[in-house]
Amino acid sequence: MVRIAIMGVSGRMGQMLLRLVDESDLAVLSAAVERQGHDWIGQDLGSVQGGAARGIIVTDDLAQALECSDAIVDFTAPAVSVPLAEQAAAAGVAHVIGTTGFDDDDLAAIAQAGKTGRIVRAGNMSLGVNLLVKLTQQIAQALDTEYDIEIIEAHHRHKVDAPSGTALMLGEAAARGRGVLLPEVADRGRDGITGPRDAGAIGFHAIRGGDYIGEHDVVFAGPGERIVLRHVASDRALFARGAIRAAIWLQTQDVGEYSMFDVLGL
Ligand SMILES: NC(=O)C1=CN([C@@H]2O[C@H](COP(=O)(O)OP(=O)(O)OC[C@H]3O[C@@H](n4cnc5c(N)ncnc54)[C@H](O)[C@@H]3O)[C@@H](O)[C@H]2O)C=CC1
Ligand SMILES: O=C(O)C1=N[C@H](C(=O)O)C[C@H](O)C1
Repeated sequence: MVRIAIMGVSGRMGQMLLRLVDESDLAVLSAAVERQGHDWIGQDLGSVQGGAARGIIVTDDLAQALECSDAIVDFTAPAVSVPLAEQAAAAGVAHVIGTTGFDDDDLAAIAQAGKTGRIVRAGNMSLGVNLLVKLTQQIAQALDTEYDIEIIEAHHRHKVDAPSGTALMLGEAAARGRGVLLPEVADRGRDGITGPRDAGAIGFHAIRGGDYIGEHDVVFAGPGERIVLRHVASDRALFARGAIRAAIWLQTQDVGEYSMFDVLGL
């Protein structure tokens, strides 16, 4: 049994992870972590959820959580995940990072932690999205810039980062397929008199509202036809399932920063 600590246990993904770890035959919950000052700190995890006590006290003590765990699964925020990558590496605990919204410095710090620690990081942990990323690269490679690429994503009203981590993965795949660098061609959220579209641009658009879980379209708009690749997530369980699979997979890997392509063998 892989002992898994959950970061941000009261969050949307934290709660889903808890359910799936409890259902798993291969993993067991070792620690439930929340931010300092959270109402749940110091209370029994079962009791705060309105059930029977289960003997796991919600903690903000990361060192303690790492000490009793083989993996820590982390869907929180960049300011949390970046220092955690270093701490988990130092403790020899595998770190699964589902958090999105990192900047270049954050990504460099995580890559550095991956020199001594075992990390899986992915802006989307689902099989379907990772397949879509592969297809996006293939199609972008096959088409020239007569086909305009636009990425449209929709998420719930609470999401704090845009474009989504998934949209950026799709954009990077499209740029790779075209043999260009995404920062040089990305066109994020047009507004005003923008002028005609730049040839070769990769456009990003973000819808925020209600309880969308996560939807992504990649549009290749060409002369006389459009190809649209679409992924619709209708259950957060698919992200949590991927993350738990990654935590188990990391137990037999060498140090390094991996993606879900590695975990899924894509
Ligand atoms: N890679 C993927 O497949 C997916 C990634 N995400 C990403 O995961 C992140 C979290 O998303 P949600 O669960 O919707 O957010 P959320 O806001 O519901 O949950 C975040 C949780 O982290 C906790 N937290 C904050 N600071 C902490 C700290 N220092 N220590 C421990 N816990 C701390 C918060 O109190 C909260 O409970 C976002 O970046 C989102 O984009 C979400 C779904 C899938
Ligand atoms: O914040 C979310 O909810 C999600 N975030 C990830 C992203 O930024 O792509 C993955 C999924 O779409 C849900």
